[in-house]
Amino acid sequence: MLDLISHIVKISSCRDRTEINAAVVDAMVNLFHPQALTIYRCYASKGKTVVFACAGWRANSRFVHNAYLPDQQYCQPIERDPLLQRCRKERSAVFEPLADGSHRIVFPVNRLNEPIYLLDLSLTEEFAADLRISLMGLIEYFDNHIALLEYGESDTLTGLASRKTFDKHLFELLGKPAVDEAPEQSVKAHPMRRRGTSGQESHWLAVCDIDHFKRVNDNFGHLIGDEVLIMLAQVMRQTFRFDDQLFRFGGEEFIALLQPTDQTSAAATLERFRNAVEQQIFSRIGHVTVSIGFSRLMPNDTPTDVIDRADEALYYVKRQGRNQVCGYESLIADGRLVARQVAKGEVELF
Ligand SMILES: Nc1nc2c(ncn2[C@@H]2O[C@H](COP(=O)(O)OP(=O)(O)OP(=O)(O)O)[C@@H](O)[C@H]2O)c(=O)[nH]1
Repeated sequence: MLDLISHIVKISSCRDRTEINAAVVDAMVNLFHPQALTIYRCYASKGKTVVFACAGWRANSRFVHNAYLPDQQYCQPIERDPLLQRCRKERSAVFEPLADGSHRIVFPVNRLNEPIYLLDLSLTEEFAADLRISLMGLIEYFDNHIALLEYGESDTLTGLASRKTFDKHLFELLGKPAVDEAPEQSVKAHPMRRRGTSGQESHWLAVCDIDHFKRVNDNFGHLIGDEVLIMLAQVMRQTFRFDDQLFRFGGEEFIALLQPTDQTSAAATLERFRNAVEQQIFSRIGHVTVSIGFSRLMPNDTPTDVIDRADEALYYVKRQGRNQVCGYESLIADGRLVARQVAKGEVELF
């Protein structure tokens, strides 16, 4: 009991998904001695579910990956593992005996009737009743702690990540802090292939702004305006890939941080989103459009640098009549914008 409490205290001190996962792995390994353990984060989009093995224990060693950046090599479609798939369908714990006499048990952590995490344990023997109660209690605690964290990280209107979390995500993307402890131990059995590795790939940041949104508020009222924002967030979730990061940046401005790809693919993804918004019928008001400016994420960028470039491209779109996608780099290359002189000191401020 004391052990359980000290682990709960440790987990409760964590304010970051990666740290929480690491602390939960430690707790489970110390308390329940599994042969293997994996914490999967689940991403459901466009009718498909992808699981990301973000932390776990295998061959007597812990692995922890950055929980905010689902690395493709540790992701797989859920149907590749029938037990995980069954757990998703049943939304409750599922059990499977293994050939060596041990067994595997998977617990879901559900949100709005959809698993957001799966905890997969391989155990040598049946638990005594008190251990089973401790395990269930620990998983319930994990669920509640993640719910609190989500509340703090999300924009309350749209449910997208809020501006508050943006800098953290961006710094992690730029810096990729060394949280991977034993990547060779992680699940690589069926890695998802990243498409088109051309060597020209980088992350891209897009600023998306609803056109003439003030008119929506003025003509239909703020409640309808809010509905438009909620629906736009839904279109965003349906259009982008599960590992692209989406934020409501404030007001009617949204940000998409795209996983590495080339400029043509980034432009095509954003064009697909622009078109999806244009085609969407928003109840009461009909159609709205978005203007989008985007820019490549450079290694020495601060959040402000890349946002400023994407914003310049966005202002260009607004001046040109709105409802378009423009990339800062292309606008500079063909002379439609003049490159900004970035006055930076020798010392980067991060
Ligand atoms: N309903 C609602 N409106 C918001 C929210 N946040 C900001 N707004 C409104 O968004 C509008 C933004 O207006 P502007 O910045 O003038 O831009 P615009 O009308 O979209 O025009 P362009 O960007 O030039 O196409 C303002 O009317 C704000 O009040 C919100 O959370 N809910």
